[in-house]
Amino acid sequence: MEKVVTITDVFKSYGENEAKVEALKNVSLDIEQGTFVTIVGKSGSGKSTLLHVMGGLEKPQKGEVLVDGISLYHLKEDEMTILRRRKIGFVFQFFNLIPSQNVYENIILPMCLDGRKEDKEYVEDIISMLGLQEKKLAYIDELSGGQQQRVAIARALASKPSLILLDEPTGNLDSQNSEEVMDLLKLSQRKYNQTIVMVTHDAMMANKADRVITIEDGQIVGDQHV
Ligand SMILES: Nc1ncnc2c1ncn2[C@@H]1O[C@H](COP(=O)(O)OP(=O)(O)OP(=O)(O)O)[C@@H](O)[C@H]1O
Repeated sequence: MEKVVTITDVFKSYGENEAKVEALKNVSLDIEQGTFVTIVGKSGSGKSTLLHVMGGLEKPQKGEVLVDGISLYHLKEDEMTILRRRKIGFVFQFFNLIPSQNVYENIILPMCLDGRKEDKEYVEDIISMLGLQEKKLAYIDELSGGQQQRVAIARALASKPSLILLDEPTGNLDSQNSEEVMDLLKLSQRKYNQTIVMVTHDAMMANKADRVITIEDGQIVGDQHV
């Protein structure tokens, strides 16, 4: 199967001298297309750092990160921006939605920034899959937390990225909403053969994935195919 992510011997630290923290210690990892991977581990173990490194957001001091065969940190800044927009969808805990735009406009924003026209049929399909039809023209502050989360997911899916990265996407949702979000992600994964990597501290969520990677103190200590 084709590999969407290949991480080889990645080392990432923050700070210097006494304040130095080694967040990732020579981590290597391959992720195959169409897999739903969760990353679990204690607070401070390096989960978010791994996700950020994978998404081209934090350059490691050592090692290589390939997304769809492209070496991320050898790209120029503008090439990286384009690659991120086209190949990677991000969903973070704070959804970064634009309050002055409606739901539909928020969903197609990354494509607009990229000067691309959205695939209307695909976007409509995602909107209906996420149960947002009634809210298409609503503004963000008229939505509940769960609905805002769905808009953030729709936005990440809309440009058909090869890779979707989610950092604690259900962190501020109740358990019913969290389960719904997980089910929707799985539906999308299957329907569009997307690769999903999600950081979570919730073991129940984690075990709904195809593969669970456990990080401890900057190293992968568990890699379980469910
Ligand atoms: N920008 C930064 N500057 C300095 N240290 C950082 C920075 N980002 C992360 N760290 C440190 O690197 C280590 C790994 O952090 P990371 O956020 O990857 O952990 P995590 O497993 O995602 O934690 P959590 O579950 O609490 O979000 C931690 O010790 C953290 O304090």
